[in-house]
Amino acid sequence: MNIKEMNINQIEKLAQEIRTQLIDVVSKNGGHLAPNLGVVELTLALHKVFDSPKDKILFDVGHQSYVHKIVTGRDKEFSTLRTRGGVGPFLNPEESEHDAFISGHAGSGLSAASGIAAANPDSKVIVVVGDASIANGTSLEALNDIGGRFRNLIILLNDNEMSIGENVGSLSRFFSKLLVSKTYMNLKDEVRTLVRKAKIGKRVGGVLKRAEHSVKQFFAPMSICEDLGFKFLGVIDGHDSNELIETFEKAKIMEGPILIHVKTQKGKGYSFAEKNQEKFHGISPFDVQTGNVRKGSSSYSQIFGEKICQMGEKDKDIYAISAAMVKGTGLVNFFEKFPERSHNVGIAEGHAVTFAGGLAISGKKPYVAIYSTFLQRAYSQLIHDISLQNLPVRFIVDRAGIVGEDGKTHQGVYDISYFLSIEGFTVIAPTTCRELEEALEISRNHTNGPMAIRIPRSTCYDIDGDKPLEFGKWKEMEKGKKNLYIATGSMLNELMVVKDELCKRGIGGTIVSAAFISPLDENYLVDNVKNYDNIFVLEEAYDKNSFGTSILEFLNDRGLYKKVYKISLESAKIPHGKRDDLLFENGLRGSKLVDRIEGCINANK
Ligand SMILES: Cc1ncc(C[n+]2csc(CCOP(=O)(O)OP(=O)(O)O)c2C)c(N)n1
Ligand SMILES: CC(=O)[C@@H](O)[C@H](O)COP(=O)(O)O
Ligand SMILES: [Mg+2]
Repeated sequence: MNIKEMNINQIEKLAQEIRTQLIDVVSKNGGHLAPNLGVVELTLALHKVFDSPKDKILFDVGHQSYVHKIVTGRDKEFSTLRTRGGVGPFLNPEESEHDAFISGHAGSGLSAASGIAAANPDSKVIVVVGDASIANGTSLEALNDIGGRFRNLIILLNDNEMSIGENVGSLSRFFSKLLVSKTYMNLKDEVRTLVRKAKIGKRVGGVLKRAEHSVKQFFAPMSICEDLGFKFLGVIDGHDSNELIETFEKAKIMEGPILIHVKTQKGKGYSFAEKNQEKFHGISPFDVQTGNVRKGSSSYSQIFGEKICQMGEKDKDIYAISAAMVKGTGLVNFFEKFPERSHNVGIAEGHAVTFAGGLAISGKKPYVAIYSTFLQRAYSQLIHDISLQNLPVRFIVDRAGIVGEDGKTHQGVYDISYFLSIEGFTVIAPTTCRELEEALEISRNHTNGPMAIRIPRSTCYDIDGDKPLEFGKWKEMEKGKKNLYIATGSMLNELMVVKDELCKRGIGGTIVSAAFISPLDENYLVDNVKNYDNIFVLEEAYDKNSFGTSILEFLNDRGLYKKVYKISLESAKIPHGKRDDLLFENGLRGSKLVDRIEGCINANK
């Protein structure tokens, strides 16, 4: 039955069925469970009142758009969520006409929605924004622009008092204050009614008006919204379908921009997610009965987290900075042990970078741990605030390479390209866990400019008897003829796995472990490339302005004309699916990697 024809009982029943479906599918495929459990009633009420796709419904980040997907024609395929070719993790206009704009990064919702509102004056445009994402710099720029304009725009502040973990910052405190505004609304209405009904002398009316004024002063935060040019409705119970529908009906006939403050509970309806909202924000497959996730081996993020704690113990100048990803980047222990040297700046990557610049210029040793995809947001700060002053800020670029199920908005495929385009960065992609620890040791006393250490979203890999990492030096792991394989980061492991197959096919060669992407090991190249017919450069990154490109340019500049094959990602738009499958599909793993290398050699014969 169409949701528009449902009565409140039917909607409430549907909400429960959808909750069961969410828990079932996410327990199998992994995904953003708690955010979606929190917006079930809210999303159903939106679709009851508004007419998608004529009216445009957007979700900032879009990690909470599963219910929207289910009620807009993707119910049957929902079991394929986040799998290759299946329903995607975020909003995607290529997936459905009901997805008004792509999403995945926090803070783009308000800007996109206001643009859509400007272009579609006959449609209502509704954008759902979380209490953490609304404090993002881009959101604030948009709010500044939206206030007092965009009559068809409705902003739904989904306030669950959580980011992925604890929500931080003064704006988050401001929104908590707004919670009192329900009392304020009632009070204000009562005072207004009194003034209207009283029909009494000016004097009493004046007193009541002043009373209204002081109530307003007392509950100032809400009045600020009105002063900023937004009609304010709230605070609404985000799990009360009746109240939601009534409010949305009201908003539908009002002139905007309207800000509706909805209070929801992250994880609502699944006890484990209600109790541990951070764990269930984004979770890998789990057991529905116990809420337990299968324990895996250590990740590179964990190794970073352990090492930075050891280093922070000895070196009191070490600071750790996170942009709302404390757990994901492995920084939980450091934040607990050294709160005075830990800064979670919220979803504010640009600010995180420049803040670290401020620490570095004051002689501190900042470590900024940010996912590769989110650091894209701070490209300008990397240039203007870090590179131009050659500041020794250390960047731990997490989730570098293919991340998997989070898909094209989250793949960390651009960081090598952007770091190599900025002057002065040392760029390291450790090939093993031990090299990550060694790179971190090197970084501690590296004062000659900024440094980026990129780590993949994968479990640890180590090689017995591997030689220690030296600044700017590559290592030969295997000696062979004709072909020179230079592998950085995660690609060393991929190469080692297929080396026997390469030999079997008669295309074995020398294998070089190249953690240093910049500076290149120029001496190694000059001394060795002449001995080989083919040079293969392997990296889990986008092909343009890549490690391979920089080797190619270097050899060309030196007149060392060799055939260099870039074994990298030919497209940066990598869809969602399992990381290993995507590596395979893109010719960076297993037999596809071997075929690709063989194909390069055959094509050049
Ligand atoms: C630019 C950017 N930085 C970081 C993230 C990672 N991230 C995804 S959701 C999220 C928290 C969002 O909190 P909120 O907006 O309150 O939504 P909720 O999950 O609580 O519904 C973060 C930090 C992101 N998607 N985009
Ligand atoms: C929606 C979002 O941006 C994050 O929740 C992200 O999905 C986290 O990724 P990890 O699971 O790799 O930490
Ligand atoms: Mg939130």
